[in-house]
Amino acid sequence: MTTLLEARKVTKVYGGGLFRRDRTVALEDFSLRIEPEPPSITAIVGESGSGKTTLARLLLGMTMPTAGAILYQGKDLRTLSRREWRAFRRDVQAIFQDPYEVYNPFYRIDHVLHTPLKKFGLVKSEREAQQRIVEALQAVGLRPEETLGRYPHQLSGGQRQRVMVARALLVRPRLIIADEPVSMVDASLRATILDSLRALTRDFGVSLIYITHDLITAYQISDNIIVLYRGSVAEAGHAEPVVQEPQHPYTRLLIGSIPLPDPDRAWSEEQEPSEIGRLADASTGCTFANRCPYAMEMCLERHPPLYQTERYRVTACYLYRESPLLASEHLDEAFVRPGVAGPAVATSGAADDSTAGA
Ligand SMILES: Nc1ncnc2c1ncn2[C@@H]1O[C@H](COP(=O)(O)OP(=O)(O)OP(=O)(O)O)[C@@H](O)[C@H]1O
Repeated sequence: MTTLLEARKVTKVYGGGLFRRDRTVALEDFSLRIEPEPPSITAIVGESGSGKTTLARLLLGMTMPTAGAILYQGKDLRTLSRREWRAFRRDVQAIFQDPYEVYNPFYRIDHVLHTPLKKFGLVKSEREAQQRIVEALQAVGLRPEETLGRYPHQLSGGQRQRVMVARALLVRPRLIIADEPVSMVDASLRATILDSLRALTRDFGVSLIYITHDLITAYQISDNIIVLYRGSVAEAGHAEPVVQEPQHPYTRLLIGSIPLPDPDRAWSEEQEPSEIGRLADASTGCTFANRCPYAMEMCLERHPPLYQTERYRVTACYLYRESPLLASEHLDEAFVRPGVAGPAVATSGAADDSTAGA
């Protein structure tokens, strides 16, 4: 079974040459494989500037990596033929944070929805197109009669966002990459949209990469979570333990910033970095050291590798250096595969190398 989409040891650097000081490493040595079966939901979580949008753009072929490669069905995006590129465009759909940019203000909403159906030859008649569009709009909680015939500026930001989700549903892709797809809608609609995305995985076998700064929705919707910090994986694995018992000091901080009425939480606010952490300059050692209350000497020397702390999770932190290493390109070996392994085994304790990749 060929991997549907893969990021293989991808690094993206913006600005300057490799040796310039003004360059930004937006993503470093990142690997991820999305298999065609079983359909899965993977959340990429991180604060502003952690590299989430850069990753989405790379996976969609909108920008090319500085090092490493993005592969669609085993082939580097840079070498796809026209026909393969077309298949890629259909199989991998995007939903963006600010959908206004992707609308042409002179066309009615209908145009946005008809175009992919026509482009990919998905319907045989106008009547079938209309029916598919109505179903897709209803699936995201929009009333077709109040949406069709309107121009983009006549809809709210949240409505435009939902039209984008409906558009992605219409094409029936194999993977949707959704960058903050619910950032502009209120809580009740958020649940509707997340439900429709989840239904897509369940009913149509579409996988989802859900990119967000919001750990709670990531937890609600995903099988596995990747926590990014300044372009590197801080922690990853089965969503439940990552959120319920975070290991990396940065994940703990993210969880702590969620306003939950729990007086027992030890990390309700950002703690001061350790004495050693204060000395860190983030360009050589661990990128989180200058904010980390547990930073040690070794954290200033080299960015930590991934330690497989449990069967279904990895943490890039020297606090867990007793655990076995997992090479970054095998990150997904620490992922729960829906329908293959359940939560009961996911929190079972120390890593067992013999089962990795099962
Ligand atoms: N085109 C660009 N040119 C230069 N630097 C860039 C460019 N795009 C992103 N960056 C930088 O790369 C880093 C990662 O940015 P990115 O937009 O991927 O983060 P993000 O996690 O999506 O943030 P947000 O949640 O605010 O959208 C940031 O430091 C950003 O300033």
